[in-house]
Amino acid sequence: MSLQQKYNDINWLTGQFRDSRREASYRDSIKLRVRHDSRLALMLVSLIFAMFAVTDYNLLGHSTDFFTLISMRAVVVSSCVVLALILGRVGNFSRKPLLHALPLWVLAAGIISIVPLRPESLYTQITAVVVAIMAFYLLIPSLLTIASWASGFLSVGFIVASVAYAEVSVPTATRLVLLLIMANIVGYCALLRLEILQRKQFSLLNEERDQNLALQREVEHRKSLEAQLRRLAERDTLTELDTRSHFIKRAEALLERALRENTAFCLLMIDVDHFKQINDTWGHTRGDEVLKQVAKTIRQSLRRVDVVGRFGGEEFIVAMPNTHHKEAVKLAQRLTANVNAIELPSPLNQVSVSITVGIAMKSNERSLDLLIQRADEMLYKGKRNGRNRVELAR
Ligand SMILES: Nc1nc2c(ncn2[C@@H]2O[C@H](COP(=O)(O)OP(=O)(O)OP(=O)(O)O)[C@@H](O)[C@H]2O)c(=O)[nH]1
Repeated sequence: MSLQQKYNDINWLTGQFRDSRREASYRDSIKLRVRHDSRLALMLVSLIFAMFAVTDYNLLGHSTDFFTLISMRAVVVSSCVVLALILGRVGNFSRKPLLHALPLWVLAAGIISIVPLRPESLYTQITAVVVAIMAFYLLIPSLLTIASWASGFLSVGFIVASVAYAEVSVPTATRLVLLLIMANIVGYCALLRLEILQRKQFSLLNEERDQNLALQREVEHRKSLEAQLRRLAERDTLTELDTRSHFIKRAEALLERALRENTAFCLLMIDVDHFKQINDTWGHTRGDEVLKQVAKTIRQSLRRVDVVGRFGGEEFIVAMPNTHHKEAVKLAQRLTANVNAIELPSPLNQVSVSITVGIAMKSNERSLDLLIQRADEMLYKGKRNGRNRVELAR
């Protein structure tokens, strides 16, 4: 038996989950309904019990017996109504089983006590007892154990009272015992079946809810993986700038818009000077530190509208929408100055970092590939001309 099956296992005799935590959670789930239904059923049963006062009057008239009987009915009915009201407010089925049992015992005691008061109407009372047993099992929502104890008390009490006060013969008493045993068996089996079915339904609903939850968690996990993958595809892990492919996508959109709206557009290719030397002297890890600092300086030196990407290795690329070549040159010069001013932490503080920038503008080339090619040519022109400078394509 798997753990789940063990958890959902139901006792075939009591109709309850064998696992006490499972049973408690089931009862907790039905507490509102049980409270409401118990209150309603108790009120109804009390009303019917009270209505029998009419038959009492028909039989006994204005007699002392009638007043004794009516007083007893009033006590039973008012106790049941009070208990029904208390149940409606505080009767948590799982925590107060005794409170749920009490109205049944009061009703049973009331029914039994009619026998000594009206022994002549025993046969009508037998019918009432059978109906009451059925009501205990099927109408008043309670636990099978509570219902069966109360019905047992009613049956035994009624038989004892019948023998003691109605002077029934042995064969009649035997028939009565058999009849009440039968009523109890029918009621018990019906409620047992109901309890088991309800718990099975509860287990199925819970299983479905658990599966839905697991599915929801899986969907969320996949979504977060997707977001992670997207971030990885779009963000360069070392510099946190756009990756080359993501940059191209964004730059193409910007260029397209600039062409459509006939606005200025410039492209910058940036390369760190003598970076191989930095790597060779300080090692790759420190070289990475320098790249990170340069990338951060580039990002901070530019405007929010400019799109910056890592083109590869120690090469960066910038798309500048709405930017004329003069402005682009000014921005690039500010950039080189800011990179020159980078203060690296010890021991890299002896390294002086510089970049060379090549600029191409939309008016010369109208496709991103050609703009990149042109800016690259300007970059290598800048390298040839001594590095740490800006070259603009004319
Ligand atoms: N630390 C580090 N080094 C890198 C990375 N990508 C590329 N490089 C190194 O960058 C160096 C680029 O060297 P070169 O292309 O010869 O250029 P350079 O030394 O910068 O010389 P110029 O560009 O001519 O000024 C190579 O040594 C690459 O190994 C990286 O992600 N981290």
